[in-house]
Amino acid sequence: MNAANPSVSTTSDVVVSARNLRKAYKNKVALDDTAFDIPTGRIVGLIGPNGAGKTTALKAMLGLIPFEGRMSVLGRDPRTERDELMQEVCFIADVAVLPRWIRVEEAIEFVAGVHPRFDRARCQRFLAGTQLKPRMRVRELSKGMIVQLHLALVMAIDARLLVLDEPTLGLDILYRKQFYQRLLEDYFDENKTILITTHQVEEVEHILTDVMFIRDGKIVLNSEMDAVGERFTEVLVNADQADNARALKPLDERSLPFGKTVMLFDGVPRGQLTQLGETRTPGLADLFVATMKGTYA
Ligand SMILES: Nc1ncnc2c1ncn2[C@@H]1O[C@H](COP(=O)(O)OP(=O)(O)OP(=O)(O)O)[C@@H](O)[C@H]1O
Repeated sequence: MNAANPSVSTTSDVVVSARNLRKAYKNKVALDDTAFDIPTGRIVGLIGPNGAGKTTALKAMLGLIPFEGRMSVLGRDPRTERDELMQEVCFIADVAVLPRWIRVEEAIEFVAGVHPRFDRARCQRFLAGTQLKPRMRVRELSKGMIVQLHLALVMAIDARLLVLDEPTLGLDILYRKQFYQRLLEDYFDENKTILITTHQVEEVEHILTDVMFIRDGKIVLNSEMDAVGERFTEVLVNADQADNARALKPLDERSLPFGKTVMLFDGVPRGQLTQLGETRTPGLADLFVATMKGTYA
């Protein structure tokens, strides 16, 4: 416990702890009295619709914007201890900025020179799976290749907290899959924590250990992925069971051909649902759509 921040968690097994977090822009409340903890050694997906407050939450953690409330990142307050924090945190913004004139090899030299935890060999391993060559200049690269370079540079930094804001925007599906696989196999270990925001939920769900849904500046679901599977069930309901199923108050339902309906239940024991039809654990995308219903109403 930290005397100045009585209720945020500053123990070493919690990487990020936020309480009463609030950020208001001129006409918009982007974070609305929200709270969450992110433990060490997790891969957390921060998922939300456009404008939900994801980037704002990340910027607050990284000390890039002023905000109200309490926040501890690796035991530090990002507003007053940003420089120290940046020694241990690595951040990939959704807009990768690299000077157009720089060569790939020069970019590597530059990061090696400024970052003590940069591992050149690891960076080169990441680049080996791309078409990037050491002598190429950024202005000769396609958009996706620039992102590949940026990711290789950042993933070669041994940081305790890696923050990825839409890391695979503009990348083709082959590279996206490879990137997430590498992130899991080559980067992640139990001492590191990765926080990812993305709209491509299906691509990350298999690597996440935890998920947070954010809506209108509030965390509306914060759960381990295993617990999601225990709490939520999707049922392919037969037509003759539809009324019985509705009586159990599904979170959402959608029709399929031949009179079948898929219903999503929260907290109803699976044993009770099997008599209504085939049951399965919902994908994160379906759970997200059900939870966010009415967002654009
Ligand atoms: N600099 C700013 N000035 C004014 N309003 C802002 C500013 N930055 C963000 N906002 C507003 O705050 C809200 C949250 O924005 P934020 O960028 O955090 O959303 P997001 O969840 O990252 O969205 P997206 O998925 O579209 O990237 C939005 O309504 C946005 O218009």
